[in-house]
Amino acid sequence: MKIQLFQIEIIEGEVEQNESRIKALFEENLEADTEIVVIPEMWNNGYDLHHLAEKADINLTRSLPFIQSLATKHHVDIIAGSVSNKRNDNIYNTAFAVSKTGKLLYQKDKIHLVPMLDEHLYLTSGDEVPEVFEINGIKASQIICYDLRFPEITRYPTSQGAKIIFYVAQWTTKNIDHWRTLLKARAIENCVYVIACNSVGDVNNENHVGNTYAGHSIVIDPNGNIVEEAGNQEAIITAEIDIQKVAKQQQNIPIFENLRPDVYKYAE
Ligand SMILES: NC(=O)CCC(=O)C(=O)O
Repeated sequence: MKIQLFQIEIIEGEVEQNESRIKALFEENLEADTEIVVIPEMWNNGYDLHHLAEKADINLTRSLPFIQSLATKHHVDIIAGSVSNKRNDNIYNTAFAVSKTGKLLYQKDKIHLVPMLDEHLYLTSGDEVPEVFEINGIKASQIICYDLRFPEITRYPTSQGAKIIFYVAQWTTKNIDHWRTLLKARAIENCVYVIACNSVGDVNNENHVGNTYAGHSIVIDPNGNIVEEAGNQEAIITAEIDIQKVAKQQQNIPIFENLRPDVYKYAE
């Protein structure tokens, strides 16, 4: 199965420009037999946090039809990253996915808001764990950036049978080693495919001058091997994955048969 990741710079606060860019990538770079396309976190406004009160989408009324039109026109499933999204007077970082026929397959808000980008000062956190949904006939789930640091967030959908975990991100260069290491760990500890799409470009937040978004979008197989990886510039990754590898790896290392939730605890 062929998957493409669009690793792009998100222009902060410029929804129309970001939409035009994404639309052009589908027109010009989508390969004929690609089944799933993945785009990064917060692709509508980026981290233009000061202006999200006016600029965030409202209940996906703009972003969803935009992505649905791309999915149906190009007949491809889309892991639609995430967008700033207002609901009931709160602004969330909302991930969603759409099928080739334009059906909304999944929608969830980011749970842990990233203090290193001041996200927690402007957005409201979600309180529902990512669940499994089916995309192109495969059980999968979708997780947003900083939520990668909390292994429980990935464990729930993988313990429910997800074979691919998609991560959508605007992860920064300062912690690029964490990005690669944690993604590899999530693939290995769950014996699943990890497919992670990041952005590139400057962090235009006055408290974080000089930092950049790291790129290094990556596809990792259930044994922790890197299938494809981008550098730190705009790029399109095209990867072939063999979903049978998940069952084989889970037979070789039967993590889910050996789980002991009766023993696991947190300190109070
Ligand atoms: N957008 C994010 O959640 C960034 C997370 C990040 O860079 C990190 O180091 O964690």
